[in-house]
Amino acid sequence: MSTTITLPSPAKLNLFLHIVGRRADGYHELQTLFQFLNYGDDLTLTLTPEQPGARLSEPVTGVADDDNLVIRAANALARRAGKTLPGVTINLQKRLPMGGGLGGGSSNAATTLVGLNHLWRLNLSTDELADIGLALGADVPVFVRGHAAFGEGVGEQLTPVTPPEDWFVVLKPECSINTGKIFSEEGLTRNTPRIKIAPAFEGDASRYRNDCEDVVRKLYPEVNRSLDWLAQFGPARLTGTGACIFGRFPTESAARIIWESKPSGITGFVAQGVNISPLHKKLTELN
Ligand SMILES: C[C@@](CO)(OP(=O)(O)O)[C@H](O)COP(=O)(O)OP(=O)(O)OC[C@H]1O[C@@H](n2ccc(N)nc2=O)[C@H](O)[C@@H]1O
Ligand SMILES: Nc1ncnc2c1ncn2[C@@H]1O[C@H](COP(=O)(O)OP(=O)(O)O)[C@@H](O)[C@H]1O
Repeated sequence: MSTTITLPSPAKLNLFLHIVGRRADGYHELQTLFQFLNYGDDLTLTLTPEQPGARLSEPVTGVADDDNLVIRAANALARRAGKTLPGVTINLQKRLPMGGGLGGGSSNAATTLVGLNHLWRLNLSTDELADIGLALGADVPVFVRGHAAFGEGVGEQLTPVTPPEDWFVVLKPECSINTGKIFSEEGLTRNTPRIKIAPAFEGDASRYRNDCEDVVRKLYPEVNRSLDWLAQFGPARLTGTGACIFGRFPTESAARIIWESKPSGITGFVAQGVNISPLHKKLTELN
């Protein structure tokens, strides 16, 4: 078996995000629809039998290596394996904006868990990897499992679903949003009625909301303006707690026309929503 592997670490969108309650520990109970994008970061994992431990080949600006979810995931997996393992050097090619609601850090953690399970030949089950991932962040399990899903609880109770694989214009307004701040806002909607999955995805997900959107629009004028601009062309919504927003289009060319006309100075990308994670597609090709 090769001792080096390059794997995708895709973004996710929350096609909708409903807040349906609050747990005793203060965490919010969600109902959300996760879909992956065919766009994201790449991780190259290289085994280094002569040098034990996990390290990054280059640091990520603004994140100490020991706090990086890639290193935390590798260390958590090694602890669970409970045996001496070859070291690993991880090169992270970052494309996703950090703290944008696209789940980049969580996806990086999941790709590390799945990739190292393969390279270290640990044979841990998907359930075990998702369990290790949940301790690192609520969004890690969906990336480990690799199928678009209706998420409940804090997003870890997952039911696979197959929403349409539409195209998206994703924009990153020039602000960064702290998830904890949004969840602690007094004006946040926390009592959206629970929906059932079976009928929910037969129809158009555009009738569902992101319950963080009103609060984020009020606090961040840049997001408010970008949402108003994108909404001229079709349904536009916030992903996670922002700051990224997305507009949905039936074809790539329709999405690209809007992308080309975006206001100057705003960054982002065009990508397709996919129900099987690019990570899992790549692993299937390798096996
Ligand atoms: C909102 C979502 C939706 O996919 O995505 P992002 O916007 O982060 O991508 C996730 O549930 C984000 O989950 P996770 O990544 O674990 O959240 P963290 O940043 O660790 O949460 C920061 C803080 O927000 C609050 N928090 C978070 C999640 C939740 N369901 N209820 C909460 O009340 C908690 O106070 C927590 O300490
Ligand atoms: N490998 C990583 N990539 C991105 N962020 C990371 C990483 N490791 C740790 N973090 C931290 O996690 C936070 C959340 O990042 P990210 O998952 O990209 O955003 P979000 O949860 O909003 O989708 C970042 O602000 C950063 O401090």
